[in-house]
Amino acid sequence: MLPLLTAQQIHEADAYTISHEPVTSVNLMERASKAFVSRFMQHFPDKAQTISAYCGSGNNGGDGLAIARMLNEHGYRQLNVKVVRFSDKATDDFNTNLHRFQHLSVPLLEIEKGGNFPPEDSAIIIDALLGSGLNKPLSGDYEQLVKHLNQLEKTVVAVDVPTGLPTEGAVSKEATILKAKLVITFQQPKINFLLPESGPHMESWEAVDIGLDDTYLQSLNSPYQLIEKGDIKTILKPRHKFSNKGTYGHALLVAGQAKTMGAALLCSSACVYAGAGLTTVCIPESGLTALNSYQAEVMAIIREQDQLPEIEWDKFSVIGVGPGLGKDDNALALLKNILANYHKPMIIDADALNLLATHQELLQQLPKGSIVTPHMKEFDRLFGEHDTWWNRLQTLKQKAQELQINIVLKNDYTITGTPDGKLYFNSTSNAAMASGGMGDILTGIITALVAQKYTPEQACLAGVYLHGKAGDVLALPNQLHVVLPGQVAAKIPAVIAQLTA
Ligand SMILES: NC(=O)C1=CN([C@@H]2O[C@H](COP(=O)(O)OP(=O)(O)OC[C@H]3O[C@@H](n4cnc5c(N)ncnc54)[C@H](OP(=O)(O)O)[C@@H]3O)[C@@H](O)[C@H]2O)[C@@H](O)CC1
Ligand SMILES: Nc1ncnc2c1ncn2[C@@H]1O[C@H](COP(=O)(O)OP(=O)(O)O)[C@@H](O)[C@H]1O
Ligand SMILES: [K+]
Repeated sequence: MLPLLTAQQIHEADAYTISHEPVTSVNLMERASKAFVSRFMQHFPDKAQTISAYCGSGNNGGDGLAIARMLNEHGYRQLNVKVVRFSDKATDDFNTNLHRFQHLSVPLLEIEKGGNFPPEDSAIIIDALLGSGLNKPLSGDYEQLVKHLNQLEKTVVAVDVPTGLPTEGAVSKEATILKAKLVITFQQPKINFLLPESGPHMESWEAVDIGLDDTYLQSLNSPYQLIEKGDIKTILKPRHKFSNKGTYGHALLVAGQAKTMGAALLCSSACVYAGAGLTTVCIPESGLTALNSYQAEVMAIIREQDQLPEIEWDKFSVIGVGPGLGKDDNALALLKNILANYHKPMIIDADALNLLATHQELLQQLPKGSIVTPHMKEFDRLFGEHDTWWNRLQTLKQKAQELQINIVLKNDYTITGTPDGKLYFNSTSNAAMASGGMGDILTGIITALVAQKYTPEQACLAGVYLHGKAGDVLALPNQLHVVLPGQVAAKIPAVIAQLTA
């Protein structure tokens, strides 16, 4: 798990590493710049490319100068540096790097306050104006320069953070931010890189290790964590030789209506592929033929219009409710019936979430440890409108604690909020998965994992990871634009096999 730190914490981690490793501040900058350069050279190996490095007079600018010096040493010859003197202050490490630069034959130009901007002929811009030290929105000269650079539409590679993007906290829609094609960031992605508002300002990011003290990073006990492959490998359990279907639980899914039966088929099918010992789905009779031909392994409980089905509650290790269920009075009566009779953690998705949104009192009846899986709109219907993702994140944290449930906020980097106030960002999945029914698959997977006695928290983290990984394995090698939910479900066993090998 990679702790995601705020700018202030990163600053403290820098200081701790400097005094405890020990390493001088300027040598830590040297290390960071070296890590940047090595990644930059993988992306831009052509040494004849024209490059301009724009440097502020803080430590981000210090990095920019060190990076330009190193690229020159590596034989990049079409290189120039523009030092921006919009502030009267300069950090010591910036000054040291400026001094180290001065004997080089690389052109260096200073841009003064209120001055005109020089013409820009380079194809690549290295953005080392401002980094994690940003403490207010850009204005004045900085804003003018960034607007000017943005309209040039060059290939911008940002050092650590795109200039003007706050590392955490709300991102204003009006903010001026230097648009990066690639951000090579130090040690860890910044929290805002994982939220949709960064989308218009950066195409991709890559984190490079600069050797900050790991024990110290972990000791900060950040509420924000990035889930990595190793975490999921630790969670997943092997299957035992003398096990049988009873070992892996009996999942019940309550889903589907005449016109949205596909959702019931998809989630119950995913539940089978994700390894539930037995899967039963509660559907209207109109879906039975489709169920039996789509996924023969799934059993059915038929529910009649206006009549609650007979359910032997004790038979089921877990219940998942909602995909394609509808929001009518029958669906509401069914949900209330489940909440009144079933007292183990359950999974609530889709229409059942919308019913909870309109009948908020039911939220309090969710058994502790239950899992809700809203996408952004469902989340806001449940917990109120949010105008920024940062605010939504804070509500997510607060509601998961208050209701003692797990909230899986589906997104590119899906975020799971847990009852202990942690927020786990997922690192798999891709845009080819933006296709109707994909959420139903996730519900089936998480339900299957709870059936197999994973804790609700483990089921969320592993379920979201496996779901996204299956989508990645299917889409990324051939750059597919779309993968279908059913394909994702069928890929789950292979993905689990890879992780448990
Ligand atoms: N040893 C280390 O610590 C390491 C650090 N590293 C590098 O340091 C970077 C952070 O450097 P930094 O803290 O010097 O801040 P930086 O982003 O250069 O900004 C400079 C100053 O600008 C100002 N300012 C803020 N907002 C503003 C605005 N809107 N408009 C105008 N001015 C504004 C503000 O000063 P103020 O004006 O508030 O006094 C701020 O202090 C980090 O991203 C990484 O690249 C790596 O080398 C690894 C080792
Ligand atoms: N652009 C994207 N990048 C990564 N994952 C995505 C993207 N779009 C959708 N997904 C994933 O696909 C699923 C969609 O869920 P949801 O919106 O509930 O779909 P549906 O309601 O159609 O079943 C979520 O798990 C989400 O994380
Ligand atoms: K920058």
